[in-house]
Amino acid sequence: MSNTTTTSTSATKRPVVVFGPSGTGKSTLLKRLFADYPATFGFSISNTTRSPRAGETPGKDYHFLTRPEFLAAIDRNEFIEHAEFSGNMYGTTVQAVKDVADAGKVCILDIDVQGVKSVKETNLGARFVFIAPPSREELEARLRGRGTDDEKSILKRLEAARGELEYGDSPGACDIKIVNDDVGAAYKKLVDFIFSE
Ligand SMILES: Nc1ncnc2c1ncn2[C@@H]1O[C@H](COP(=O)(O)OP(=O)(O)OP(=O)(O)O)[C@@H](O)[C@H]1O
Repeated sequence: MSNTTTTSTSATKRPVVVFGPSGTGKSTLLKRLFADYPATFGFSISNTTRSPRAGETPGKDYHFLTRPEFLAAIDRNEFIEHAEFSGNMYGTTVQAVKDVADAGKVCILDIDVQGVKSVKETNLGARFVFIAPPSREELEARLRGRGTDDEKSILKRLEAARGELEYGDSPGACDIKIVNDDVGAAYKKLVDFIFSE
């Protein structure tokens, strides 16, 4: 499908894209949002080439595609983002985001800068929220404090943060920049923004 021939997203269900460096607190804020408003928001269902695991339902947990199908969808420019992990391909299509709006929910996308740029080339009509850390030092402290990454991964994330912060502050990159200093205050800003239309 091309971006111009698909059904348009309802104006009241514009997707919200949340981006910012790893460790700024995107998951923390979104977890709270989904807990407080379970019926309002949704995540898109990803596509993958990996096999379904026991208990997984196609079209609910993932859209399961063969590798040739996945590659053809890439060629048709259907993906907002895609990547390969451990020999399997994963990605989010424009249609998967529209499906969330069609189900009456606001789709929340937690994606990287490459994905943000890609969403801007679609007709999804998304709004963009840049979550920034109070400082580089604090970002490093949070990545270490989280305890989920080894030293190599932390340094890689901090290196990537440089470009992500630069992009977030560039003109037109986002509709709102939220500095996640006090988490309660940041959450309130996020909720106020999301419900502001
Ligand atoms: N305002 C805050 N003050 C202090 N610590 C915070 C704040 N917000 C989040 N944290 C903590 O910082 C760490 C990183 O947060 P989180 O995992 O939500 O980041 P993320 O942006 O989702 O990262 P990734 O992109 O890697 O998924 C977590 O340990 C979280 O508890």
